[in-house]
Amino acid sequence: MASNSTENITKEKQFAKGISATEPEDKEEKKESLTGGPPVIQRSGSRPQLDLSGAAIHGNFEDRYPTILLPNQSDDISHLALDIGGSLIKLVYFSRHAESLTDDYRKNSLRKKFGGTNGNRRNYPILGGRLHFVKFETSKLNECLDFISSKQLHRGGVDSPIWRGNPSTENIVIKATGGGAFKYADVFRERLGVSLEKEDEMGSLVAGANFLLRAIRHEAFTHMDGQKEFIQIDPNDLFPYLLVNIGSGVSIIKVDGFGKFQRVSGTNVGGGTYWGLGRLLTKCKSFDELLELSQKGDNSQLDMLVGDIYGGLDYSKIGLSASTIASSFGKTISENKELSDYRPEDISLSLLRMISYNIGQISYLNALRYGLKKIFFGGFFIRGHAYTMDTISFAVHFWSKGEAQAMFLRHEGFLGAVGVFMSYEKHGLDDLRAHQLVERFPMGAPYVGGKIHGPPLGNLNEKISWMEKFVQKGTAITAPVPMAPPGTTGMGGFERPSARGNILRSDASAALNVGVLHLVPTLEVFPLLRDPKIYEPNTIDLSHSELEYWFTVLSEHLPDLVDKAVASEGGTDDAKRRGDAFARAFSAHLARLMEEPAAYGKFGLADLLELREECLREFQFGDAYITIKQRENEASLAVLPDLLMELDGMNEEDRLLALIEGVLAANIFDWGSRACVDLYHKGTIIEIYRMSRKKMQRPWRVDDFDTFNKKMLTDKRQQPYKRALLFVDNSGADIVLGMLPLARELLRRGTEVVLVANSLPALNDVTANEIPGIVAEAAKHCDTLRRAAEAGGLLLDAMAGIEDESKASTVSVPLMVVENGCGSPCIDFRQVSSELAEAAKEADLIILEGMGRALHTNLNVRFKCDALKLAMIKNQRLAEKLFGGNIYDCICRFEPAD
Ligand SMILES: CC(C)(COP(=O)(O)O)[C@@H](O)C(=O)NCCC(=O)O
Ligand SMILES: [Mn+2]
Repeated sequence: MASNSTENITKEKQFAKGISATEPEDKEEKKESLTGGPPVIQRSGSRPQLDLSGAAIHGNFEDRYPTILLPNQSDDISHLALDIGGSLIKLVYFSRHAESLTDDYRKNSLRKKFGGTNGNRRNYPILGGRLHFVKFETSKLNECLDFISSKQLHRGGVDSPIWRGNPSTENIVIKATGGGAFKYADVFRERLGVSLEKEDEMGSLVAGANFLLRAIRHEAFTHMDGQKEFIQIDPNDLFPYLLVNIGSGVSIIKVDGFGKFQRVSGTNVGGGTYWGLGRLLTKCKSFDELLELSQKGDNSQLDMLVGDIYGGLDYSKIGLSASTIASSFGKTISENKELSDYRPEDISLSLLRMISYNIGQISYLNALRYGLKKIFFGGFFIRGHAYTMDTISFAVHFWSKGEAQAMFLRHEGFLGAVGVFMSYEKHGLDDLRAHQLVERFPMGAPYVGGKIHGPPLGNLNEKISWMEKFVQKGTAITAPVPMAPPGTTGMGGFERPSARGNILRSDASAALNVGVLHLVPTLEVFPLLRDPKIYEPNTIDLSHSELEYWFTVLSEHLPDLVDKAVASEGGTDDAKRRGDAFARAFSAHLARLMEEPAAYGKFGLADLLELREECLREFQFGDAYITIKQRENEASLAVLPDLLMELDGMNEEDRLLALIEGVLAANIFDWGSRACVDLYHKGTIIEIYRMSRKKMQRPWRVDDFDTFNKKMLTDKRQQPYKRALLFVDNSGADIVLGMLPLARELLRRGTEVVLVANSLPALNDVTANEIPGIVAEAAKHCDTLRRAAEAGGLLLDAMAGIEDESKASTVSVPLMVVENGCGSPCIDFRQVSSELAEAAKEADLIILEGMGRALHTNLNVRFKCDALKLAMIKNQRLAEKLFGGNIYDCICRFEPAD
């Protein structure tokens, strides 16, 4: 049903009335602004901050989750939540980043075509923003207050219209948990003029864990023998689980659902015990110092091991290896030594192991008692510390005989703060799903684990200056995080020596980064994935040698990329400065990943390639390859008429083969491949295209052309496919001489064609915004394309008024363009745009083109409909690894739906 039908308008009104009648406390008071401007909305504390007045259902009223328009909602939904602990203050805040609401002709036409639901969702105002995680040392409370104040987080953020119009902080309430919420309430009132509303600590921890485990795909990981492995938790099969929070003491909580939990046990031997005894025995000044000492420790100096009892042998009958601790500190009774005879490092490690084992064992016993298999550990004691996690894991694994699993959380330090954040009513974020969240790691994102150094970086200029300072001091940036200013505490401990035997690396380097969570409400899981639950986009695992290879490839490519990026912005001094900062930032990311491959969660090649694009965007490079793209489009469009004529002279079967060959040959134009870029110096675009075509020799490395051809020719009276989604790749010859002619063939055979292209630039990939212009040019030489593009609403009315008779007489199947929701050379089908998801519903053929989309990702992925994967392999190593082949081999893989 169309959204503007009379019936809907009536329903919209009823709906709006319903809301204001049932939720009187939601009403916001409108007051005159103090500056004499328009009325501003006065929020009162933590009360719901959405302005629901005038709310109306938009789109299809029968939808289960219809779009709700809130016309009076300003864009200031910003919440700040705090967890003020004894040593750290954790801060979670939400900043709204509205999508640009510019509507273009292409989008409007799509909306008409697909019934108006997809484009409207972008008006949904609740989501769309970023969730930031920041932490401060509690001893530096002032830095935290300055940060809140500089960003005006307590007033909805610096950009909030509320703050701009209303300097008063009266009645503002910020939610907080942790002891500091009581201890520092007066300081917050004096400094920021706000009151702290206390939230229950345990309830917050559980709410935080529930949210993170359901909304973040790889939040949980196991840690055994120094190896992290991310675990995909099924959000529908999360409960029940055991949450073990190790603070000063230990709470063991059985979680049965949202808001349903019970503290079933605990132990008084926890983080406080380690710190207290450790301080007495080693004279350490801080918890972190004590932990750091343990890195260099050898617990066998104090602990009695199984081997000590059995003369160096294992007690294999009961599964105890010689190195298992039989009695913590047990060795000290038989030795005639004083405390001062033991190294503080060894004492610290023995203590850490004793307490961790004990907690692991008690946790397992509780899991056994309640029949639970999943045990998540959190709390300040863990801090991403490798020995702690390994010891706990060992205990759980050992006592449960491998039945139960100890898991840790990437956002472990933020559980409480996230929980507090979730307690703000009606921000609409509680129901977020993993596909709507994208984690990014910009410079300046906070760091979990280890110490906190340096100020959180605000704008781009601050960021660049900070990096330039490092460079002046000759210090390499090894982590994409603001660390200590040069000359003080160094790079956050990354250069500390590795732990013994290199099995467990230093605490700080092994700890994980936490990025900024981008909430993108319009993203959806691609509906044609055959098995979305087990979908894994990356074809190759970035194991250590693989990571090293890609590290080298991307590092070597960097200078050239910087040149292109700077030139794309006119080569100004500002562009050069940004280019330099980009290079340093991306190198820092690479270095960080080499140091700790799990630093950013489960990270594949697709993520690495996307990180490079994101990093360019972070330093405000809109499209580094824009000039190259335009040049190649023009050159290819110039020869398109000849190609089309040549194709038209062929019979149907030869033509289809020539078209597929053409797609594969034109895929050679890839500015991300070093080998290809070297080729471009050897000839013009058209010369290289011709050379590439000439070299096409069948059978290709994977050659399913005959099966595809058969399917296309099966029944000439019937069109084989109703709608094809063509995932296009590069600009220039690839789209113009490869994919467009193939699209034209499908259109001729009566198949609707949807060209699916990137939402944002990545390398020389064509974007959805660029395609209508290219199609308009191509359509000047081709009637089929012109009529189809008109039918699909791609061309402005009748090619700017050129009337022609054929237009009225023949109705064409449409040619449409949708954006895929990505800004990467690869595609992750767990997160695509809603317009693509909508277009996919009636599609019965998918064509994935290019190395990024069809080889690096999705090579082994099966779809619900027929799929054709086409690519030229432009990397020798990949050709060998995947197909035992060679560079420039071609892949034509056809996978029928059944
Ligand atoms: C980034 C790419 C996947 C893009 O390839 P495309 O999808 O355009 O075919 C590819 O250029 C690539 O893997 N390049 C790096 C490897 C190399 O330089 O050989
Ligand atoms: Mn590409």
